[in-house]
Amino acid sequence: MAAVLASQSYCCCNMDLMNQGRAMGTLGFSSSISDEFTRFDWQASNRPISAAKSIKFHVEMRQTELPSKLGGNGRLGINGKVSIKKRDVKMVPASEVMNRKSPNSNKVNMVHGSRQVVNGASIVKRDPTPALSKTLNFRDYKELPPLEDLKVLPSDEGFSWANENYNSWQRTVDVWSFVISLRGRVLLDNAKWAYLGGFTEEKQRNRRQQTASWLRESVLQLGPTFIKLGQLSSTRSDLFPREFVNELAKLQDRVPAFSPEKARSLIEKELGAPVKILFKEFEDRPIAAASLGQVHRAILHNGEKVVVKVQRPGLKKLFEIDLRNLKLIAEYFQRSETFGGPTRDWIGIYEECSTILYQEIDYINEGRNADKFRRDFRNVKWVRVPLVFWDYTAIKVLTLEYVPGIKINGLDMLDSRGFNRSRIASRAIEAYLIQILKTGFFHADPHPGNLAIDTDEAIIYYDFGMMGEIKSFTRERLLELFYAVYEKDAKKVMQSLIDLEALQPTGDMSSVRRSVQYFLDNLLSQTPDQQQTLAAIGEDLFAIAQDQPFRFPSTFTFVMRAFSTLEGIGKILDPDFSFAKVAAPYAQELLDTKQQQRAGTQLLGEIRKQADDARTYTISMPYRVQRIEEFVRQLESGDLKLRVRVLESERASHKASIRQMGTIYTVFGGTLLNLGVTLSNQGNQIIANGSFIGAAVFFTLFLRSMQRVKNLDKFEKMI
Ligand SMILES: Nc1ncnc2c1ncn2[C@@H]1O[C@H](COP(=O)(O)OP(=O)(O)OP(=O)(O)O)[C@@H](O)[C@H]1O
Repeated sequence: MAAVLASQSYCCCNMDLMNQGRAMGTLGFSSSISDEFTRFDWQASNRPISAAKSIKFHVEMRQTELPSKLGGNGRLGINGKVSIKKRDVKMVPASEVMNRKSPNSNKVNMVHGSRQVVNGASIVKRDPTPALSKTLNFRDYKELPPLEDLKVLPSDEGFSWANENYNSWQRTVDVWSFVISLRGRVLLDNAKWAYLGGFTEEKQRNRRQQTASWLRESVLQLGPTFIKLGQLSSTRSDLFPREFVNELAKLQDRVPAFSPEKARSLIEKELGAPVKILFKEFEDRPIAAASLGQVHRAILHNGEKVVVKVQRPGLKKLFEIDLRNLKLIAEYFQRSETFGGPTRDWIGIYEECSTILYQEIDYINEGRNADKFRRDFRNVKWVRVPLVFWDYTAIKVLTLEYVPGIKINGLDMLDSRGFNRSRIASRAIEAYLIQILKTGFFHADPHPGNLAIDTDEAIIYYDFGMMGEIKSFTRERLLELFYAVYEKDAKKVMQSLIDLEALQPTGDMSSVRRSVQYFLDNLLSQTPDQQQTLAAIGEDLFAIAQDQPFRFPSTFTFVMRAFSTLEGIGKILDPDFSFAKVAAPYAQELLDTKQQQRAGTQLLGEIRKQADDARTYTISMPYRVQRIEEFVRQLESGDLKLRVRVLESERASHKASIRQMGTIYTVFGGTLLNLGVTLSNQGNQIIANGSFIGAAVFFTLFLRSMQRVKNLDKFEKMI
C-alpha cells in the first residue's frame, strides 16, 4: 500500500527544510478527511536534499485507518520504505507553504514549530478516479527545527556558582551579603514610609517594584538553589507582595546554560559510555536551560528522537552549602519583625523547600512521576506525556521521547494552524480537574513553559520534577470543604480547614468565622457575569490569611496557583473563557455523589426505624423497659443533658467559691502570722500567741478547703 501511495504521490516540500541538508527528520501526514495520521521518518543523505536524487520516507509502524473514499478499508498497518523521485518533488518557500492553499487541498498546509519555524509539506495523491482525487495534508510531525532558529541561551560563564569547586566560606559570605542587603532595603523602605510619610500608594508600589527587580537580579547571581527557590516563591502570593511574585516568575526564562563539554562529560559519567556511542546524534546546543538542568535533543540508534535532560554539574554540593545557610536564614527570619517574625512559619517553609529541592534533582524520581502521570491519563487521548527511556536515564540524566509542540500561550502559531483555542483552554483546565479530583496526582508547576499543544490539539506535559499528591484522607477533607462552601456554612468550612491543618484553632475563632462568612457571602452571591477570577478569589483568601491564624499547606497553595495560572492561560487563549463552565460538570458529579451518599444514609435510618418498630410490637413491655424508653426519650430531647450540664456548672461554681474562700483564709492566716511575729519581737507575747492561734485556725481552714476541692475532683472523675 505504501508503495502504491508513493508511486502515485506528488510531494511538495518546504524549501527551507530541504536546504538544511539534515541527515534525518520526521514528517507525518494526516488525511484531511479522517484526521488520522501516520508518521513517516524522513531519511536523506548527509548532503542537502536539494542535491539528492530521491527522498526516502521510512514509514513508521503506526496504524492508520485509510478512509474508504481513498480506497482504504479498515485498519491498515503500514511498514516499509517509500521513495519519491526528485522530479516529483516541488519545492516551495516556507512562507508560501504557510499561507497558500494548494489547489487540490481543502486545508491549509500544516506548519509546525514552537519556535516560529515554518516547515510544511503536502502530498497530493493523484488518482484517475475523481472520487479518490483528494489531498492528503502532510505535516512535519516530529521535525527537529533547525538550531539556527532557536533562541541562543545565555552562558553560565562568569557566574561564581558555575564553578563546581565551590569555596564554602566564599559562598557563605555571598549568601549572607545578599540577606543583609535585602534586610537593609526592606528596613529602609519601611522607615521611609513610617517617618517621611506622604507616600502615595503608587510610589510605594514603584519602590516595591524596584526592590523586586533587584531581588530577581540578585537571585540570578546567586545561582540554581536561589533561582529555584525564587521560582517556588513565585507561587506564594500568601507570603509575598504581588510585585515580588511577578518578578520572581520571570526567573523561568532567564537561566543561563552550561557548556556542552560539561553536559557530555556528565552524561558519560552517569550512563557509563561516551555520548557518541550512546546516541546516533546529539545536539550540543540545548533547546532549553532551567535552574537545575538543561535539555538537549538527540537521536537514538534506532532512530527515535529524544530529549536528554542533563543536570547542572555539582548541584548536590551547592545545595548542601546553600541549605545550611538557608536554615540559618529561616531561623533569623522567624525571629525578625522585619520579615513577619513569628506570624510566619519560615522554618516550616524552609523544610518544605529543602524537600522539594532534593526531590527535583533526582531524575529517576522524575521519570517515575512521568510514568505514573502517563498511566493516569492513559484513557484520555488529548493528554500526552513523553515516554521515559530508562536505559538512558540515571539520577542526573533523564532521556525522554521528543514530543515537540507549540507553547500553550503561542497564540500566533496556534492560530496559523487553525487550532480551536477555546477547546485548548477547556482541556487544560479539565486535565487539571482530573488530576485534583480523580487521580490525586497533580503537576505542581503547570506554567506555560511546561505545557505545549500537539498537532491534534492534545496537551503535552513536560517536567515532572515537582508533583503533588492528594492522599485520600486529604481528598475527603477537601470534598467536605467543597460541600461546606457550597452550603455556605462558615462553621463547617472552618472545621474542614482545621482538619486540613490549614487553620490553627485558637481560643477565639469568631473573627475568623466572620472573615470566612464574608468570603462565602461574596463568593456565592455573584451572578455568572460578576464571577471573580480564581486568581482574585485566591488573593482574597490569602488576604484573609494575613491577619488570621491560617497557614495554607503547600499542597493547597500549589493547587491554587496552578488553577489561577491555568485560568490566566485560558483567558489569553479565549477571552470568553469561564473556569466555572468547565468545572461545572465535575462539581455536579461531586454533588450527585454526596446526594447518593445521603440517600444511602437515609435508607439505613429507615431500616433501623422499621426494625425498632417491629420489636415494639412483638416484645411485651415490662415496666423497666418503659422506664428505659422514657430515659432514652429524655436523653434524645436533651432534657437529661441539660440537667447534667446544670449540675456540672453548679459543681464548677461551687469549687470556684471554695477556692476563693481558701485564698481568703490564706490571706488572713498570713496577716495574723506576720502580726504575731512583729508582736513577739516587740515583747508582746500574749497577744502574739493569740495571733499565732488565729493564723493556725485560718491555715487549717485553708487546708480543709483544698481537701474539699480535691474530693470534688475525685467525684467528678467517678461520674
Ligand atoms: N520530551 C520533550 N520533548 C520536547 N521538548 C521538551 C521535552 N521535555 C522538555 N522539553 C523542552 O524543554 C523545556 C524545559 O524542560 P523541563 O521543564 O523538563 O526542564 P526543567 O529543568 O525541569 O525546567 P524547570 O524546572 O525550570 O521547569 C520545556 O519547556 C520544553 O520546551
